[in-house]
Amino acid sequence: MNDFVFQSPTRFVFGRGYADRIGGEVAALGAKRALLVYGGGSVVRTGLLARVTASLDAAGVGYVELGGVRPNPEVGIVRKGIELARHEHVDLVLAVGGGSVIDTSKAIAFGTSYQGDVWDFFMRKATIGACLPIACVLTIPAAGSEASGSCVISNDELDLKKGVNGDVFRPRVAVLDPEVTFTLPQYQTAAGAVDIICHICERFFSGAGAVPVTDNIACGIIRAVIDAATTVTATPDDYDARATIMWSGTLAHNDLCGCGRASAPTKRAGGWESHGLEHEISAHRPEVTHGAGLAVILPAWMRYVWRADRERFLAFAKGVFDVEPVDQTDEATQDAITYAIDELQRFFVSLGMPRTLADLDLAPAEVDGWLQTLRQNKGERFGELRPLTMEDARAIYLSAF
Ligand SMILES: NC(=O)c1ccc[n+]([C@@H]2O[C@H](COP(=O)([O-])OP(=O)(O)OC[C@H]3O[C@@H](n4cnc5c(N)ncnc54)[C@H](O)[C@@H]3O)[C@@H](O)[C@H]2O)c1
Repeated sequence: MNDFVFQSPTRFVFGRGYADRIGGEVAALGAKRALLVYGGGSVVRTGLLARVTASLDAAGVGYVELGGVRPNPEVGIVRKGIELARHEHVDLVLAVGGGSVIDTSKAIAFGTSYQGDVWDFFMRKATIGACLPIACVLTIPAAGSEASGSCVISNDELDLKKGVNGDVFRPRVAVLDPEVTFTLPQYQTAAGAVDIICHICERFFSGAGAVPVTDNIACGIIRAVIDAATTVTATPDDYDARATIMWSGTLAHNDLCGCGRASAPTKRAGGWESHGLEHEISAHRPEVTHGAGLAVILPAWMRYVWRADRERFLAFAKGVFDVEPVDQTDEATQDAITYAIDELQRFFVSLGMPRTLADLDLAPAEVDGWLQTLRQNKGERFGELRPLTMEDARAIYLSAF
C-alpha cells in the first residue's frame, strides 16, 4: 500500500426529505447571506428551488440568486458570480444542482477574494488562497463534485476546459436527499451510474498493484451501483436504490477508492485514461453526455490494455463479477477477463447507454480532431497502467465504432 493523505472534510447530511434542512445547515456554518447558484431550470420545475429558499428563509439566512449555469460551465458565469458575491457581500456559496453547478460555485468561492481574474488559477498563474465556504444540495449523482477537491471550468473564448485541484474548496456541507433524484430521467440516471463506476475504475486500474482494503471497497461499490441502477431502471422511485446510487457517487470520487494506490501522497490515484479519451469527444460534440461517452470508451480502453496488467483485471473480474479463470492457462485468463469486460458493457447497454461511438452519431472521420486536442491536453503519452501514445488513442477510438 502506497503512502497517502486522505481528506474528506465535508459534512454529509443524507436522507429522505433532507433537502429542507439546508437552511439550518447553512446557518450552523455561521452564514448570514448566501449566493444561491443553480442551473437551467430542473430545480425550478421540480420545486426544489422553492424548498431551498423556504428553508433559508426559515433559518434567517438571506440570499441572492444566480441561475442559468449550463452543463460544462463557462468562466463568464463564474466572473458574474464573483461580481455578485462581492457586491452583495455574501459569506457562503450555495450550489443547488449537479457537478456543473457545484464546480461553478467552487470557482466563485475561491475567485471572490482574489483581486485578479479567476481564470489565472486555471492557467496556473495564481495559487488558490482564501475561499468562501461552499454548501450544496445535490440533484444528480454522477460527477462527485459534492465531496471532491476538483473544479473544472471551460473558457469559450480560448476554447479550453481546465481543472484545478485543492482541498480548500471541498464543500463544507453536502445535503444528499435521494428523493430529489426520483425525477431524474433514465438517460441521466444511467449516464451518472457509468460516471460513478468509471471514477472508481480510473483509480482501481492504477499501476499500484493490489491494495486489498481499497480494492474491496471499490469492487463493493461497483457491485452496489450495478444492482441499484438495474432496480431504478424498472422502478425510478425505489428509495433504497436511489440512495445507494447517490452515496456511491460521493464515495466514488472523494478519493476513498484511491487510498494507497497513488504514486505519491500529493497525487490522485490512477491514469484517468478513459476520462482523458472521453473528454475530447464531449468537448468537440457537447451534445454527448459525458457518462454516455464513457459507457463506450471504458470497455474499449479495457479491451486494449488488459494484457499490460492481467492481475489487476483478474482482480476486477473476481471482485465485481465473481469470475475466475478455470485454470492457469493464458486462454482461461483471457476468457475470464474478456467475460468481465463484456459483462460491464452489457450492463451499461442494459441501462440504455450506447454500445459504440456510432450509436452516439459520431463518425471515424472525427477522430483526427479529437487526437489533435488530446495531444495538446496530454502531450505525446498519458496514462498509468499502460501509458498511451496518440497512436494507441487512435486505435482505441477506432475500435469503439
Ligand atoms: N465542471 C464541468 O465541466 C462539469 C462537471 C460535471 C458535469 N459536467 C458535464 O455536464 C453534463 C451535465 O452534468 P451535471 O452533473 O452538471 O448535470 P445537470 O445538472 O446538467 O443535469 C443533467 C440533466 O438532468 C436534469 N436533472 C438534473 N437533476 C435532476 C433532477 N433531480 N430531476 C430532474 N431532472 C434533473 C437537468 O435538468 C439536465 O437536463 C455532463 O454530461 C458532463 O459532461 C461538466
